[in-house]
Amino acid sequence: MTTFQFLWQVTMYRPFRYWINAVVWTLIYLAPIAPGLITKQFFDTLSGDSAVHYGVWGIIALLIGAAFARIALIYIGFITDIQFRFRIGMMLRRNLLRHILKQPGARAIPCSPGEAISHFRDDVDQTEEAASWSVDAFGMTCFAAVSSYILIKIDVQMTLLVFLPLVVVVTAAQMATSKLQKYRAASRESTSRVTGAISEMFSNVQAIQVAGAEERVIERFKHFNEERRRTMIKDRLMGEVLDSVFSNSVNIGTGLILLLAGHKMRAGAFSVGDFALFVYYLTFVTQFITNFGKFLTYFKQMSVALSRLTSLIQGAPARVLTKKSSLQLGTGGRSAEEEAEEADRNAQTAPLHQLDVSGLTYRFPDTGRGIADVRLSLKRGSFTVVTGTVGSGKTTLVRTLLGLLPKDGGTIVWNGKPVDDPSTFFVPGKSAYTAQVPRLYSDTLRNNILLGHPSDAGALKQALHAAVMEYDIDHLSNGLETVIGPRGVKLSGGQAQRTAAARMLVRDAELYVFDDLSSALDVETEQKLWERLFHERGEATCLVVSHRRTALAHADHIIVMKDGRVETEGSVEELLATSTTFQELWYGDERS
Ligand SMILES: Nc1ncnc2c1ncn2[C@@H]1O[C@H](COP(=O)(O)OP(=O)(O)OP(=O)(O)O)[C@@H](O)[C@H]1O
Repeated sequence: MTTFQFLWQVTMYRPFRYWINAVVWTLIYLAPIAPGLITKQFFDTLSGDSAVHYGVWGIIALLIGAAFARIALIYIGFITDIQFRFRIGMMLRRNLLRHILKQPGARAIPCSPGEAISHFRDDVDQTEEAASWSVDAFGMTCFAAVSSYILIKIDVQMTLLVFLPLVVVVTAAQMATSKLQKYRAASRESTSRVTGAISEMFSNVQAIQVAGAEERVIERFKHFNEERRRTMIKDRLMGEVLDSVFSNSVNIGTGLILLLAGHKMRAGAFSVGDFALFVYYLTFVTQFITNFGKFLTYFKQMSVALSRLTSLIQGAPARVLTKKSSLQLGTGGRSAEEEAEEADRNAQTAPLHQLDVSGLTYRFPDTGRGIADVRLSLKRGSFTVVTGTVGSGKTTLVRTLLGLLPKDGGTIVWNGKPVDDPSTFFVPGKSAYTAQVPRLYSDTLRNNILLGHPSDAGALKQALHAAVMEYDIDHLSNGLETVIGPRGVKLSGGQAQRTAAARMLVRDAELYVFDDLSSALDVETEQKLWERLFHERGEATCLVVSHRRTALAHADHIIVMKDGRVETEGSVEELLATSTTFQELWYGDERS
């Protein structure tokens, strides 16, 4: 999609609002034509050159009337602009978010969360800005056309002699703004390096002292400071030069008019009113050139924003960004397509009777490792453990099954119906998942477990019991209301794992998937955890990744992975009799 097509699609999101906005802003830009003509009339009346006589007070009343009309138009213009531009921002952010949330977890965004947030904020803002300024560019061009017509009719020679050099000066200065932007970007970057260095120094005071690296750190800081000084001076100097060109261009223009108009006025070919009109329009023509340049800058920035936004959607067509859909959140805001997807998913929500996976394959693009041709079958209420040596593909298997990694091949069949998009299918209601490294937030323990789930005291109590958390809650300073710090730093590794388990268990699901849930637990707690899970899971089906004997001992069925493939499967007894890999895992656990 070209930048122009993108701009068109964005503005046509709500065509009616766009055109209303365009009409109002064109009127705002055309409005100064009237006071210009009234001012001309005023001076011509004073000098007796006017054929029409409104009287001085009449003209003053007209001027005040024109000013109030413009104020009213500007007031309406801000309303129409806000109504239009914020919708564009919301539409882009909604479509981006929707697309990202539909991606498999590990591939949702191709950059750091911080960078993604800056794309959401800055790139969307820049697109919004360009769309909004397209209206101004149109209005200003209308003003330039009408005012040029009036001025040329008064005096072609004067118009060309005064405005052409001015257009050249302001256009040249406007073009130099791209240089200014380069300097500005450099100064921002150097400032962020300085602040980054300060924050690094503060957070690593001890490490710096222990390594005796004070001087080197200060040298580095001085270097960043010096770089910042240079880029800042360039930025400021360029900014001031451009400002002075823009603010003085009207004065230069007025001087030119005075120089040229003098003898024409003496000859009677140019009235005082004409002079006033030229000077009055001069301001707006200069503004027109500056603002048109601004629009071109925003347009260029939008082209960069478009390429950044498309990189964020990772190869999906750019029309994903401008797809027309309602901005409302919740069910009311869903498009027909989304409703259909939801209905299709619900049709498959019936209790899990059997889940069949065959040929499941996923290779990490950078290492080429992963899983290949995995086959498994889970029956309702079964307790299946996936085991294997380190790096054998256990985590990759469950993540690919749940759609957190995009499968390269294979089929997943839920109750006999193929699952087309596992990432949107395997969500609470159907499945719940605890990752190897639990993700916790700086909030209370209760909120970390519920994460917005409707609070049902009974279900919460049951989940806490199954996750063996009652002892911990009794011993935390504020029980469930204890704030657990950023990423849950105030909890031990085992507590964090069980908090994640409770979070999973509080949600009713047909299929529970645990990835190495008990790696940080002591033997006694682990024993309790598996026993409780095993007995309290009701009819739910469990898929557990573990190499621990306590988990393996509960399994109805065990799948042994090796080098990304299923090496063998069976019960504990069968595998102990036939599989060397399994024997090593089983007896190795005893030794550890
Ligand atoms: N993000 C990644 N990028 C590239 N390769 C990866 C990535 N994650 C895992 N792998 C590779 O894929 C293979 C399977 O890894 P996986 O994490 O599934 O193994 P695992 O059996 O769960 O190991 P562990 O018991 O240590 O959790 C390994 O060879 C690993 O090096």
